[in-house]
Amino acid sequence: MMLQALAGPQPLQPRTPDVHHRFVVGLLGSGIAGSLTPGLHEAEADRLGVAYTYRIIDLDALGGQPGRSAELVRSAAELGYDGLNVTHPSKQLVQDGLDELSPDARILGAVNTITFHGGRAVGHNTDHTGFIGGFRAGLHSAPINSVVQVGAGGAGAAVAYALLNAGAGHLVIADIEADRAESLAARLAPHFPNSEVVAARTDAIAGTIRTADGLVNTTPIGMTGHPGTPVDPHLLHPGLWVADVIYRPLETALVTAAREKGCAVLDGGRMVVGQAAAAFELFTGIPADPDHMLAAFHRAVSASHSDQKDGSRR
Ligand SMILES: NC(=O)C1=CN([C@@H]2O[C@H](COP(=O)(O)OP(=O)(O)OC[C@H]3O[C@@H](n4cnc5c(N)ncnc54)[C@H](O)[C@@H]3O)[C@@H](O)[C@H]2O)C=CC1
Ligand SMILES: O=C1C[C@@](O)(C(=O)O)C[C@@H](O)[C@@H]1O
Repeated sequence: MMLQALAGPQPLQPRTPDVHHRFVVGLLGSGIAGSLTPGLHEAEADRLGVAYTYRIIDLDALGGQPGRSAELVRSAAELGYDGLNVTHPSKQLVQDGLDELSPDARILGAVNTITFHGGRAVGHNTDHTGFIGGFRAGLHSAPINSVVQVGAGGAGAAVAYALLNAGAGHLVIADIEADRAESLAARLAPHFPNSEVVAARTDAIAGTIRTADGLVNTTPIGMTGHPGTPVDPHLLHPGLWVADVIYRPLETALVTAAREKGCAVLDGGRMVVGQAAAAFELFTGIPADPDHMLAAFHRAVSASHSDQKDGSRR
């Protein structure tokens, strides 16, 4: 399918609210059974008095074929869904099922939100707005003249785009798969001529971290099942802010090490809330309140900790 780009910079283009409509949306991806995003959307809809159902479309339960992603997008449109969120491994693959791409989703090469308004499937990316909104709320006016980012996958593309869009002067991207860092830097650099975007080997960033304003982790290292830190904690210093996009758990080993060093720290909670709030508005046309959603997120995290404790006692 030939994709059209939406004209101009991507505003969040909400639909006209319709109070009588029951919204049906879903999350397409793999390993999403425990995602907190459905609950975040439904809690915000309840608060706003909006009829809203958020379903999981789990590729694992459907035979684990990522290649079906675009077909599932078209099926959701036919079945009357209002929209979809999309996650790993489908953020690139869904693009074959779309009619249009927002300019930012096209540049960063990943779609995490699809709207089906007016018979057209349009791909957006709210991960980057979620990250930068959370960054500004959580780290306030932290400087971004020089930033080191580890990880150049789906989340990495969104974070790098967000930082450059916000005016990062010098962004170093490192990935254990060097070609990923190189292709992300090459993809983004032409769109930000006033910034320097470079790929570096993971074993060659120590010196840059020592003088950088900030460090972002967009690798899975530190999430449940992937223990450890993506960089040596000895490289952290009090003049560095540290952001981790991982939110399962919120307190990663990197976040803990950074706190101990006296760094300003941002965990992955605000990004996941920010992407959800922006997607909710795209789906419904009704603004979501990120502060209420953040409170709902923390309630859900606490509840899941209690469930785990109860489960371990049984
Ligand atoms: N807070 C939020 O809203 C979001 C958080 N995430 C989290 O971000 C993490 C990454 O997710 P995705 O980008 O979708 O995964 P991905 O698989 O697309 O990308 C991960 C990248 O990290 C690289 N990598 C792995 N180990 C590394 C290491 N030791 N050093 C350097 N690079 C390494 C991989 O080669 C890959 O390029 C996950 O933990 C996910 O849960 C993802 C999306 C949104
Ligand atoms: O990648 C992510 C995380 C997510 O999949 C979740 O499960 O919370 C929700 C997606 O919208 C987002 O882009």
